[in-house]
Amino acid sequence: MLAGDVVVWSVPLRSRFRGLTVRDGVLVRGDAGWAEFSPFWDYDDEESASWWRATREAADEGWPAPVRDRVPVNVTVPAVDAATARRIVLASGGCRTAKVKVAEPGQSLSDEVARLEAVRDALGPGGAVRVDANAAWDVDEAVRRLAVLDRAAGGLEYAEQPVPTVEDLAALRRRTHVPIAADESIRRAADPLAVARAGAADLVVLKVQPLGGVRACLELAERIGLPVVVSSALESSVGLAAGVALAAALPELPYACGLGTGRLLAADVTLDPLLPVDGALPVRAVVPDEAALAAAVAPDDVAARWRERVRRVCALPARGRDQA
Ligand SMILES: O=C(O)CCC(=O)C1=CC=C[C@@H](O)[C@@H]1C(=O)O
Ligand SMILES: [Mg+2]
Repeated sequence: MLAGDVVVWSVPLRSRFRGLTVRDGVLVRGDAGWAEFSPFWDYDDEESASWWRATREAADEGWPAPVRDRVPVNVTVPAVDAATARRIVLASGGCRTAKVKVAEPGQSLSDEVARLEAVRDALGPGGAVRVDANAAWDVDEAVRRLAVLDRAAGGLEYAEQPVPTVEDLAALRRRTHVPIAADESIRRAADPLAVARAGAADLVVLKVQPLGGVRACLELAERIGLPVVVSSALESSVGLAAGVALAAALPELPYACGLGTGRLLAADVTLDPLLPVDGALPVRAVVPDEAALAAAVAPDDVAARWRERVRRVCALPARGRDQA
């Protein structure tokens, strides 16, 4: 299975996340090592071009030297019931920070309150709790909901992308004491610097694949000038290693990163996955192995879709790729 330089993987998620029950992608081997290409299927070819640049960086160049050898991470709690949330936190590998998904369609504020109370209870008073609403609220709703969720969590460390636009984030920030993190306003924005110019966030979330690689993120971090949380795009351990490389190379890393998502996958492409130990990930290379891929290799139709997608994204004119 590893004979070729391209492997397509597909694994179930332990809980539904971002509307997904399965995660899939491509692994590519280059001179510098194994790399991942795994844009979500709702990203079109143009938008996937920056993901491909990150893949080529990992495969062909590798990453800048680390300035630390471990990266503290948060446990990611999907929009699950309170008992499951508690179990996820207790089985997180010692994470002292939890990121809790909120604003899930079909759920109520009381579902969220119960989830946050359970997470706080499982973490104890010394832990940090943050929420991610994936741009679901308007400003008034966010002001109301954050007040309730802040109480339920025993204090929120921050709220990630509670509202959709840079203007909304800036307006909300003036009306809540909960610190604001920008995610979609960076990774899906034409101008990721607008957040900083508008004073719209206290910190930013950077993801290696959507933003075009580790070096592109380091440069962006410097230009934005706000604290950075590196998060995953729900990759296999090969893709997570790129996030870890970014987090390891940032001059400052004041917050736990959202790179503990290996546990959300029911299988991985290596028998030695990047999972938190004592609340942190080690900074190291990841190599897929045959034995793990036996459980993670994609069925033929999925593999064919990915090969076709890679072909299309590679065929985009360079200018189109740069603009994506
Ligand atoms: O930040 C984390 O704890 C995990 C990563 C995470 O939440 C996400 C990964 C991939 C897609 C996104 O919808 C989601 C996010 O919004 O941050
Ligand atoms: Mg987010």
